Amino acid sequence: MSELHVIDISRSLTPNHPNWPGDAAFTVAPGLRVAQGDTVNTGILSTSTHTGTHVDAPWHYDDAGLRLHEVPLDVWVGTCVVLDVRGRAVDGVLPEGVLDALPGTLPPRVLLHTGEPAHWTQFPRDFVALSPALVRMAAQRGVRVIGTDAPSVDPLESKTLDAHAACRDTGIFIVEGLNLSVVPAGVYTLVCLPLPLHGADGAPARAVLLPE
Ligand SMILES: N[C@@H](CC(=O)c1ccccc1NC=O)C(=O)O
Ligand SMILES: [Zn+2]
Ligand SMILES: [Zn+2]
Repeated sequence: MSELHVIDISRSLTPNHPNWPGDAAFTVAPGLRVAQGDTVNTGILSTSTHTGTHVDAPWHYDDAGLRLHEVPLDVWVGTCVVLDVRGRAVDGVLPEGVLDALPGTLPPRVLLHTGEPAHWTQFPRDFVALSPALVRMAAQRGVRVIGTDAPSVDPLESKTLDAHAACRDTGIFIVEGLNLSVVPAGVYTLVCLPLPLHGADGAPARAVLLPE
């Protein structure tokens, strides 16, 4: 249909999509139903702002940080590189050395393929996180957005959220829960548009890649 090749890197939000432990469940409950005499079918959506493929607004991890509507949309749209970092974690955390595979100045957006599957049937507690050193190195080399196929840039049990804090300190924005399982490493245009939730700490997003 489109003259563009559009690669979907969003997670399908199926019924029972697993959520962060203790977070709100994802549901789309039936609203109106034609089969029950209503004029249309509708759904009633209930979700955490951090379900599936989503962006973090800085306010998620910094009370002085920007709310979602205050983040310019062009942050989430533009040139990116997908980097295959499968098997590169040390004690569950990616070191800054994973960026050595890329030359010099980096594109403004880097998406890290840690090896999460396309679909989660249960929450992936043992996902690969980012080291603060990796975040700082990325920022030094020109990165403005870091994306990951894991549900967070920090480990599940972290209380200090060091990678989120490094993003706060360096002005890097975060995309989490991508589906990079079918994407070859390389350079693309990222289009990752969060739901326009005014005042929010983050929002589910539809993320796609357009080949260069
Ligand atoms: N860091 C994760 C989410 C997160 O930390 C979280 C999400 C929902 C409920 C509790 C959470 N963290 C609690 O320590 C994220 O940014 O999406
Ligand atoms: Zn999040
Ligand atoms: Zn986060």
